Amino acid sequence: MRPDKPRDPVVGPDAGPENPYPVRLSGPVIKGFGRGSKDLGIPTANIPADDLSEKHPELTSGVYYGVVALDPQNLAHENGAEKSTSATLLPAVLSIGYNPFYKNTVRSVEIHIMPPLTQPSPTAVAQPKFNRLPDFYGTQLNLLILGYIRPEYDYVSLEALIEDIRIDCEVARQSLLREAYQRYIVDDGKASAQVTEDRKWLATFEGVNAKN
Ligand SMILES: Cc1cc2nc3c(=O)[nH]c(=O)nc-3n(C[C@H](O)[C@H](O)[C@H](O)COP(=O)(O)O)c2cc1C
Ligand SMILES: Nc1ncnc2c1ncn2[C@@H]1O[C@H](COP(=O)(O)OP(=O)(O)O)[C@@H](O)[C@H]1O
Ligand SMILES: [Mg+2]
Repeated sequence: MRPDKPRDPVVGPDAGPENPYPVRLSGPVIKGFGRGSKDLGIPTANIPADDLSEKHPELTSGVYYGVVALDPQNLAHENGAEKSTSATLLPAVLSIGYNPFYKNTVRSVEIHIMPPLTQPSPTAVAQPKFNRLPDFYGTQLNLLILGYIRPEYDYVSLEALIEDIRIDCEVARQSLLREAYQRYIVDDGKASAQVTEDRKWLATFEGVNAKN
């Protein structure tokens, strides 16, 4: 059960991600249990978790923050829009694990994509409106995990789970707003070769050239 104590507003070192982060994950967006939007009003893009324990033993179950990119070609196709050649990098908060509130028997990786950091946060208020995009099932998703937020918990109610995820969004946002983290989204001219490489990896999909 969630401990009854206040949450830290920012997590991870100010100087930037520390070993083992950043961690790269990618995969096609698959169907989950259909609860994210319906039960919680919080859509989560699920990606396969089959070989996660083997490939990433460092990713213990819990809540993390990071940056995502969606394959723009596939996305444009799904939405009937004109094909784009560059991927947009967006802040994200995610859960890896068994969702103790729902007692899942299989592990899942579920990513909630937030609005750009330049826009006001829709979750900074008590009655939040979680970010919603047009559906993008089947689209390739690249994710760079930059830090760990907390373990997964069981909750006394659905409302308590939603409120904690709202706080996760704010913690992720405040943590990503730091210079050493924003650099993974926007080139400020001060990024190391490694950060530049990670940002390039994020925006690279088969047949799509990376921006910058
Ligand atoms: C940031 C974030 C934190 C979460 N934390 C928890 C948690 O502590 N306990 C839990 O049972 N589920 C947690 N969840 C998972 C939700 O219960 C899950 O997104 C929901 O069951 C939707 O599942 P679905 O994609 O299979 O429909 C979290 C989800 C997100 C995006
Ligand atoms: N902000 C968002 N973050 C993640 N997925 C989103 C977002 N907005 C819309 N979606 C879409 O909603 C779907 C997830 O909804 P959800 O209710 O969690 O269903 P599922 O149980 O199938 O994962 C994603 O696969 C994606 O297509
Ligand atoms: Mg989901």
